[in-house]
Amino acid sequence: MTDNENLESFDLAGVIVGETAISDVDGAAGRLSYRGVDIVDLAERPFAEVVWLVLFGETPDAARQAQLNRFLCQHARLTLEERQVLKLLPQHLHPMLMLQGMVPLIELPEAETLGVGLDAEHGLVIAAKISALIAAWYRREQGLSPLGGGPDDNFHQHFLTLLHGQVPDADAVRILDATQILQMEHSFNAGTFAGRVCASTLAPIQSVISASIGTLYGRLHGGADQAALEMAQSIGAPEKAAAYVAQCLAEKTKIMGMGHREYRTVDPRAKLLKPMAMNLCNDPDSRRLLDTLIAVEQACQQEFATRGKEIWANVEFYKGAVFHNLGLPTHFFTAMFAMARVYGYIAHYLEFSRESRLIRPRARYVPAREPAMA
Ligand SMILES: CC(=O)SCCNC(=O)CCNC(=O)[C@H](O)C(C)(C)COP(=O)(O)OP(=O)(O)OC[C@H]1O[C@@H](n2cnc3c(N)ncnc32)[C@H](O)[C@@H]1OP(=O)(O)O
Ligand SMILES: O=C([O-])CC(=O)C(=O)O
Repeated sequence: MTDNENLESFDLAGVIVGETAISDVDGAAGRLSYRGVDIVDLAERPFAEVVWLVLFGETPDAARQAQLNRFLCQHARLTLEERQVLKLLPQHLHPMLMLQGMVPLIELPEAETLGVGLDAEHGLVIAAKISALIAAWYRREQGLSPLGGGPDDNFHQHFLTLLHGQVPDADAVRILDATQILQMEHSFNAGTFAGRVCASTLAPIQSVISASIGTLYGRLHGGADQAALEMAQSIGAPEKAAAYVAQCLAEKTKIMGMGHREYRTVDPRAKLLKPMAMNLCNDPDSRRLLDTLIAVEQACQQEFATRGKEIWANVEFYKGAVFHNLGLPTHFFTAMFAMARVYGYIAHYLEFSRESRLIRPRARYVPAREPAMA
């Protein structure tokens, strides 16, 4: 227990609240590593390898990777009961609200088969089910039934098949692998920290993941991906970007996808996602979106420079342009983020549960000046 009675921070900025061996965010240098390996290297590795590394701190051999891919594909289907519950949900519920509500309802196995411990296995089942829930929700919006099968040797190939109803080309799978690897883990971000608070009460993993997903949804955190691309769509053209930025700053409105609590230079993930987006955005519509984003970034940096400050794009800024090219609608971007970040949540759950203590800060009581009710 901290014995400094006067310690105060309303937003915990810069306050160390725990230790982790899962990832390191070096905000000054603009570097991010998972288990000591730089994400620049990890972005090119097979997805299952990075999942295993993040979860268990070891590089898996080819047999383990194949086993994990099969496991995830096999669990990426919904039971009859899960489909029935899904059908009862309001038609226009945002995919993130659907996920937050559905995760605690997922049926989890009583025995393990992977030999990694029951909590880890439950986490992986939830991760697989999230992919099936996203695909089913996407198809429901189009009046289509969820699909049950597909190739089972590559998880993202399987997911894109469930989503679009046809086996994707190898490039699409590779792009999805890299994007999901880049957003898999990020130390004590708000969503992960919310999960740690939840886990500190000894709540089970499905409650923890649900709490994290609810926290990820907000526009200052994971929801900025949808908001950033919708911003570019509503600006409409690169020539209009400077006026938009000037107006936001005059009205003290945040520009989505810009700025970060930890990075004092460009977010290393944005640095990788921008050239990926540039390679992909070839048709006139996506090119205009991307050019608008680039113009917003430049205008933002120029405006901040006139105030003697710096601002940089974060992971959310160019990611949408990549997802847009994979045929994903904007309102599914944050759910895709959750589908990747869930491995980070599981890893933190496993790490934190080993030595958990109840997280419970303190508030200063400030009585209201007027009585709340007569
Ligand atoms: C996966 C992720 O969660 S990445 C982050 C995703 N979120 C976004 O992209 C939303 C837009 N960005 C933001 O709101 C912020 O940059 C945050 C919340 C991410 C980080 O914020 P903080 O560390 O709290 O910085 P804070 O909000 O105090 O900003 C510092 C200064 O920069 C300004 N600033 C920071 N980001 C932005 C922005 N995106 N647009 C305009 N001004 C900004 C603030 O207005 C503030 O100015 P001031 O000193 O004159 O008051
Ligand atoms: O760490 C943060 O505050 C936000 C972030 O970039 C992430 O969760 O990926």
